[in-house]
Amino acid sequence: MNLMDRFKERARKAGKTIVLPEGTDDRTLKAANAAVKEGVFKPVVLGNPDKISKRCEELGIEMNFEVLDHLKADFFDKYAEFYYQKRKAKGITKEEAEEIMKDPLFFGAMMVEDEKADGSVAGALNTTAHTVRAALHIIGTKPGSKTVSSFFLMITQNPAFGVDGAMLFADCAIVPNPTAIQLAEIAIDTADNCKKFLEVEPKVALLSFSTKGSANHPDVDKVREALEYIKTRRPDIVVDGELQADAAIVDSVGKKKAPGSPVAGNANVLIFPDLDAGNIGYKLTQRIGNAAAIGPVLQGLNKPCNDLSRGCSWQDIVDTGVLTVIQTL
Ligand SMILES: CC(C)(COP(=O)(O)OP(=O)(O)OC[C@H]1O[C@@H](n2cnc3c(N)ncnc32)[C@H](O)[C@@H]1OP(=O)(O)O)[C@@H](O)C(=O)NCCC(=O)NCCS
Ligand SMILES: CC(=O)OP(=O)(O)O
Repeated sequence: MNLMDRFKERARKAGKTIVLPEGTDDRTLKAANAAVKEGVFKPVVLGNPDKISKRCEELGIEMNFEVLDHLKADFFDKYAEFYYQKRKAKGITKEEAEEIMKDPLFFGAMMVEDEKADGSVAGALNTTAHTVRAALHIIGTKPGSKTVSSFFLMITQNPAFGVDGAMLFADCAIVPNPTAIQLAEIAIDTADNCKKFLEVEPKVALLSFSTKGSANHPDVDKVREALEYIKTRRPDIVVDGELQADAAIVDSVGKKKAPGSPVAGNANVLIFPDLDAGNIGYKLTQRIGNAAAIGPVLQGLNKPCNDLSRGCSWQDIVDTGVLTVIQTL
């Protein structure tokens, strides 16, 4: 059984509800239909039931999932009031709170906050910034965490990498220019998610254009500082840096450039130094390397609200929904 099938098996047993706010998107409707057929989660799609029913007919799929017209929901006013109370100190008025709650992404995040859904998945139509803002404003960070970031589960074609080809890449979607402490927090959360998702000991590489002093630059200093912070805060994590990508994942190069490193050559978690590197790196691995890229799965939030790339397929939406279920376990 491959990794995704194993996740699906776990998700089936969990019986969780996932809200899919983008009911005007065909891929979302196909994903909801498939999630029900596969029994991996119970989707609640936000939108107008008549329009969605008509669109499902046109697409040749059964509307076998729940549709919620959030604009007519009994709890709409309660959610608008919650948002107003939470954001009034930031200058939001009651009228603005009502307008914002009409946005299905904000309403979906509210359903997760209110435990009407176990998690949400959106971003097929909306940008990451918009999707993440809804989660930041409504769900917020988990206790003890200051940084919301994300990871991609990358399932590569080469079983020599990571765990049978599967690795975690972070952060590829959220924090544009992390400080050393933010970089460390991204690495710690991703290491914990490696344990949760891949069920192996994480080996975390802090990536750079330098390996162990081969170059000197303030950007390299930031990575070294992050390493020291992780070692102090979480001495249990197997981590090393700064490492170039080849030294991190190719055994022979790792041995040459970073002899004695506990990570070099066999990293299963790659931490990129900034969002330029992370976003470009995952998309090249996905498109040139033919890897499956599932996510971005958000981490550091108090409850699971996940994003998608606008370039996603309906299968990616199902897979991200499945990962969202795993997050709740
Ligand atoms: C994530 C992002 C939208 C946050 O932007 P922002 O302008 O800070 O958003 P807001 O001002 O609405 O932030 C809401 C709150 O969350 C906080 N916040 C912002 N980013 C945060 C993060 N990564 N972790 C924790 N809190 C964060 C803000 O400080 C703010 O706090 P406040 O309400 O107490 O003032 C922004 O960093 C971004 O656009 N990132 C890049 C996304 C992207 O385009 N990725 C590439 C494609 S995937
Ligand atoms: C994660 C990501 O890059 O999202 P998008 O492709 O929608 O910008």
